[in-house]
Amino acid sequence: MTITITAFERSPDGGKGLARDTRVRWALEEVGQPYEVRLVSFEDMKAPGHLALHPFGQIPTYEDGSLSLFETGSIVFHLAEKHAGLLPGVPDARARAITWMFAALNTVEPPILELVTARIFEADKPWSEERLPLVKDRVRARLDQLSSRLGDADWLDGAFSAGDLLMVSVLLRLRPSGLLDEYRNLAAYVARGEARPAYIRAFAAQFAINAPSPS
Ligand SMILES: N[C@@H](CCC(=O)N[C@@H](CSCc1ccc([N+](=O)[O-])cc1)C(=O)NCC(=O)O)C(=O)O
Repeated sequence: MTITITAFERSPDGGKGLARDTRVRWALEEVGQPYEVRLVSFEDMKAPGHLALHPFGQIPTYEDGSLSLFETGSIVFHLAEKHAGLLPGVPDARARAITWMFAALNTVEPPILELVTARIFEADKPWSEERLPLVKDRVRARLDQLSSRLGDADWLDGAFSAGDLLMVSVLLRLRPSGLLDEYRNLAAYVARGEARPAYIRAFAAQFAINAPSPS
């Protein structure tokens, strides 16, 4: 059966790969699974057909035969369970890699999303100037801890895993803020993720759809 994912008809980021379909594309490329993409508009996402796949009217979704999933982390985990390449075979190492998947989405990403919200959606609020430094410091607190744990290792726990795929993807959301570059080892970690052939293919595929058309 053909795997089909959904993605923005036109991503607001203009092809920077920050929308979450890029994470699923990356995982599919890492495990060598071909896939098709159904592009959806904002209107499509709120229509009954899509809501049947995604109760919150978002992208990405994942369909493979009779199975349909939503939640990027869940889709990546499903692919990692089903195919080699994203989780170690040794049970303890596999469990630790899954821990890093949750850490990326549950511990590191929330303050980063708060910063994205503060910078993009709250910049015009009268209290924004007072709030932004507090939000940035909450992100720095997490990055300090992650940076200390990673040290100069290539990946978070031995070989590259789905935990790294999600952690690199989460840290990429930081790039527009400049905060990532305050941590030499985290910036290098993200660059290692971006240098992976699977990521390069995933990024190119979404860029082909979302790149700004030449004026
Ligand atoms: N928890 C869900 C969250 C999914 C989600 O946030 N989807 C977003 C797109 S990825 C988030 C995103 C959007 C835009 C950019 N950007 O830079 O332009 C980056 C990331 C969406 O569908 N938004 C439309 C809506 O909610 O109506 C998951 O991880 O799959």
